[in-house]
Amino acid sequence: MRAAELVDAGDVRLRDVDRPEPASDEVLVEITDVGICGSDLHWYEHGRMGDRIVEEPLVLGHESAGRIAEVGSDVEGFSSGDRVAVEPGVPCRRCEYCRTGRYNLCPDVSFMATPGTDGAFREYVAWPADFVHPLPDSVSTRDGALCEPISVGLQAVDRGEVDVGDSVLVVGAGPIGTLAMACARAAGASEIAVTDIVDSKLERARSFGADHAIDGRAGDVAERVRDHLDGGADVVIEASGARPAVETALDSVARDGIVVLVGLAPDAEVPVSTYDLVRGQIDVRGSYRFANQYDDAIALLEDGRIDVGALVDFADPLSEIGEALERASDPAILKGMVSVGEE
Ligand SMILES: NC(=O)c1ccc[n+]([C@@H]2O[C@H](COP(=O)([O-])OP(=O)(O)OC[C@H]3O[C@@H](n4cnc5c(N)ncnc54)[C@H](O)[C@@H]3O)[C@@H](O)[C@H]2O)c1
Ligand SMILES: C[C@@H](O)[C@H](N)C(=O)O
Repeated sequence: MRAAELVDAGDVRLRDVDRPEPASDEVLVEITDVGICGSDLHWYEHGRMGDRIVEEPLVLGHESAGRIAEVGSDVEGFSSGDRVAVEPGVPCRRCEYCRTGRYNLCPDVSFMATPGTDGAFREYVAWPADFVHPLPDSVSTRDGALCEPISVGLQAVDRGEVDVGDSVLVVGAGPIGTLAMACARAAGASEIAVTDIVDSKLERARSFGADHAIDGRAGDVAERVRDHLDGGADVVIEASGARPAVETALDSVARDGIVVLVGLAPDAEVPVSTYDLVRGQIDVRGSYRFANQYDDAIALLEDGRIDVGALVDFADPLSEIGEALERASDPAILKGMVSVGEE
């Protein structure tokens, strides 16, 4: 089968490799669609993430869906041809976090497209059947692949305890911020503001349903948030990882509000006034990946409550993976995808 392997920074090669055999508890998925995530671009551009370095060829891509091609001997409930979304992180299932349903925090998780665990820019993936989710007829595999970033949005909204009538500020209108916004709306948020520093992202946020799209380059964002959202946002979801954006998030929350940090910024240390946090009774929380969110993501797609297709700017074939990764690096692109098997 063909697999796109990252061999060095900026160097991804299409190679013929052995097709995997599913273990008894696995299914073999013929991959059809894979989203390109910012972390794929980071690995591609730098060949490393913090202290994790790509030393062996690594297949990128962790937002994937496809069709069942083979079923392991102990697996029940799947048949060849079933269309499925593949959840990319398989935890140990034994630790305290796994046993209490918080498997996103498992220290021994194998997560696709990180050193040691190949991702989905390849024709077939053998994957544990309990981390593979059937798609209803009305949900395409292209949309199903994007259950992954939707799940990140759902986790953020859960962490923010977004409820009916809440006002929400989303900082950063990339795919994660945009989907977090859609998930917040689905959870009942009544008024949503979004801020970004790229015009096209602000326009896309508006067309995706933001009530207020605030240009982060033009003056005091927090003040404008307070004007629009009656004194501040009940919940702020930071989805950029940029230092000034984190400051905006902390400054824009209403009293008794919750700030959810989703953006990953290894070097974004920001000064925090603990005095303001205490007096405002503010919760600041991290939100990491997702746990048990895929079923809800699929339900939102099935109900038509998230038009995830509107996020997608292009879908290139696997044979053009290098060009696809380059195209996706353009800041105006919201979501690029790779179609596997369609040449
Ligand atoms: N916590 C998690 O589990 C998790 C999962 C996926 C992604 N992430 C992280 O979430 C962040 C968002 O992911 P993405 O794929 O949407 O990234 P992205 O880079 O596509 O989007 C980030 C957006 O933030 C905007 N931005 C930059 N500086 C800003 C500022 N000062 N004010 C307002 N907006 C600003 C950018 O213009 C861009 O539109 C990244 O840091 C990513 O690493 C975290
Ligand atoms: C969760 C996933 O989308 C994220 N990019 C990560 O690697 O953690």
